[in-house]
Amino acid sequence: MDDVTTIAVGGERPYDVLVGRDLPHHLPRLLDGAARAAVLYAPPLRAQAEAITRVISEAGIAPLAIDVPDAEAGKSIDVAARCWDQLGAAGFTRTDAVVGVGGGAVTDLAGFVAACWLRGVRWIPVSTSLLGMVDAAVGGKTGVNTAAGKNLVGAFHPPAGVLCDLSLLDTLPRVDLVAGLAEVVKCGFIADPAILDLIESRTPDEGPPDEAVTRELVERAVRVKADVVGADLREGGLREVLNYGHTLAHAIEKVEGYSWRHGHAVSVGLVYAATLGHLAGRLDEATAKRHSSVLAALGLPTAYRADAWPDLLATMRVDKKARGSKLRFVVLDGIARPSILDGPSDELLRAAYEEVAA
Ligand SMILES: NC(=O)c1ccc[n+]([C@@H]2O[C@H](COP(=O)([O-])OP(=O)(O)OC[C@H]3O[C@@H](n4cnc5c(N)ncnc54)[C@H](O)[C@@H]3O)[C@@H](O)[C@H]2O)c1
Ligand SMILES: O=C(O)C(=O)C[C@@H](O)[C@H](O)[C@H](O)COP(=O)(O)O
Ligand SMILES: [Zn+2]
Repeated sequence: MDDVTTIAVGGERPYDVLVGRDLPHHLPRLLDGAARAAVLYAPPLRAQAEAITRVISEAGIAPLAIDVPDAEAGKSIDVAARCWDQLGAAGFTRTDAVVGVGGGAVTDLAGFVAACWLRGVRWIPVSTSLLGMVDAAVGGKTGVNTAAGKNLVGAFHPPAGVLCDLSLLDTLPRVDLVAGLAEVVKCGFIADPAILDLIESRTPDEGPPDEAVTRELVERAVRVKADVVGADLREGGLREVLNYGHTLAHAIEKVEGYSWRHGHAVSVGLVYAATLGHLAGRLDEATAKRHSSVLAALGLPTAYRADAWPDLLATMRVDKKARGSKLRFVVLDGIARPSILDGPSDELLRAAYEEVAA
């Protein structure tokens, strides 16, 4: 019997997240009724995508392999348009489906392609990165970047199911595994402090967590996300907590021309948000400092260029949580007590940046 953990995501279109090893044989069930399935993948995941394509084909579903540029280069409206051209040429109908095989960038793109094709067809992320498994593949936020910033065009379009196949992590570069831990740490601070205890119980020279620890971290983080998105798919309120650390993170990514990994930017953004919460009188100093200590111990960055502040502030103004000319930040009132800081002054924002300015 498979050793698979099933985590249910509720809401108007419920689905399951499966966590385990060697999961592709679950795809035919999720694709039941489809005559065709597009498989979007980036070149580093070609072999894994070919394996998925074979499973789909053996189930009697016609696969359409579509290779897209790797990482953030794939998250563009031009790439999405090329995918739609291929779906059109292959005659994709509303019962057909899209499968995204890759990290968060490819699954964000695949979900967006599916959300817009015929105004919404079924899609399934087969997540291959730690960050994708714990975050991007779950929750139905899909989208692409624009010239003005990160994820500025997109749709809420929940998947039919999510495969978090831990065997795929065997080839994930260590730097990307560590980057994914930033989102896991985020979940620890906003909702599940046992995650922080588990990470802190390990010494830095133990290196990245082994598979058993990784699996526990994945399952805990997915449960945090599933609870939130099951209650608030469209970010009417509660879901904003998942954006902890992201206001600055997305600005760093844009200023860097998307050459920084999302997880690295989130790491700096978490330290910034913690400091902001502390300076605003919401968060105690020890908990704020715990952010930089746990992230640095994992080998994640906690600082960014001091001279970038004007560009970062300008970019943060198009953050999706902003309302009119007011910036809004997720901060903590304590561990697992996220809340909103509405309209902080430019002086406070600048003062918090001193903590991360290198
Ligand atoms: N939709 C959401 O809710 C959500 C949540 C978090 C992050 N995101 C998005 O996810 C993206 C970041 O995801 P990411 O960290 O996975 O980055 P990524 O998708 O860019 O992948 C990072 C690198 O790892 C490679 N890779 C992935 N899996 C691999 C494997 N098994 N073996 C070898 N190489 C592998 C990729 O090809 C890429 O080069 C960002 O665009 C971010 O905005 C979305
Ligand atoms: O799922 C969410 O909601 C999140 O905010 C999770 C984030 O980790 C993720 O990076 C997300 O893509 C950011 O969303 P955005 O709405 O700020 O683009
Ligand atoms: Zn994120």
